[in-house]
Amino acid sequence: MLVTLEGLDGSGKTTVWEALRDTYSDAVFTREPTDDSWYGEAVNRAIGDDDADPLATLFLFTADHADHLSRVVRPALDAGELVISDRYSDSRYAYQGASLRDSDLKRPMEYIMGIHAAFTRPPDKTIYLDVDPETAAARSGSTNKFEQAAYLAEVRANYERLIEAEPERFIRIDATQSPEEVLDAVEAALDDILADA
Ligand SMILES: Nc1ncnc2c1ncn2[C@@H]1O[C@H](COP(=O)(O)OP(=O)(O)O)[C@@H](O)[C@H]1O
Ligand SMILES: Cc1cn([C@H]2C[C@H](O)[C@@H](COP(=O)(O)OP(=O)(O)O)O2)c(=O)[nH]c1=O
Repeated sequence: MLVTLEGLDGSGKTTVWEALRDTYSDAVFTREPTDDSWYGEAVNRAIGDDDADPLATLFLFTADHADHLSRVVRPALDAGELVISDRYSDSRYAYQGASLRDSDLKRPMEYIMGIHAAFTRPPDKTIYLDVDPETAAARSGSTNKFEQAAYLAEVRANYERLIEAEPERFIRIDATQSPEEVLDAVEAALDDILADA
């Protein structure tokens, strides 16, 4: 089973993901962008480059996803493991959907979903850590171009569209709560997911 964690920068995904390692020690913990491949390195260069072309950046993130799928996600799923990924394809739909808003693409989010549809493995469940853009930008320190409140407001609107389209896949958690409350809510959601599996 594939469970993904999604949300704005600063929503607390990484904090939760790290804590889950103790409670779900048998699961495979992974993330996008990857941190153990040259594809991930290329993505991180694009994140740090304010002049990086948004369409080129989409394809770098998508290349990293393809490698992540074939090298980590599919083998683990084939072996019957529970895979928990800190960010996954919805991040592309929401973030690059926003950064390509003013491009020549008519419907950027639909275009990006179309690119993925032919090869990706959709998540079984997605835990969405919901936080307002101002809190997100303040918590993340606004250190890169993706962490500005105005941009994050557009990203959040895209996540809302994704949730509206697939309400049964998403579990929304109020991420403005304390870290302990957020973790308790995520663990309760995961327990329910695994009980239903
Ligand atoms: N529920 C929370 N309340 C307040 N601060 C939080 C909470 N969760 C995480 N943080 C803090 O916010 C910052 C970003 O958290 P992080 O887990 O890295 O978020 P993300 O991976 O979603 O960007 C960190 O400094 C972290 O300690
Ligand atoms: C996976 C992914 C991340 N991103 C962005 C979100 C983050 O601003 C940045 C790095 O992701 P990440 O390291 O997960 O940042 P954080 O822990 O702060 O949430 O890359 C995309 O724009 N598209 C993507 O497909």
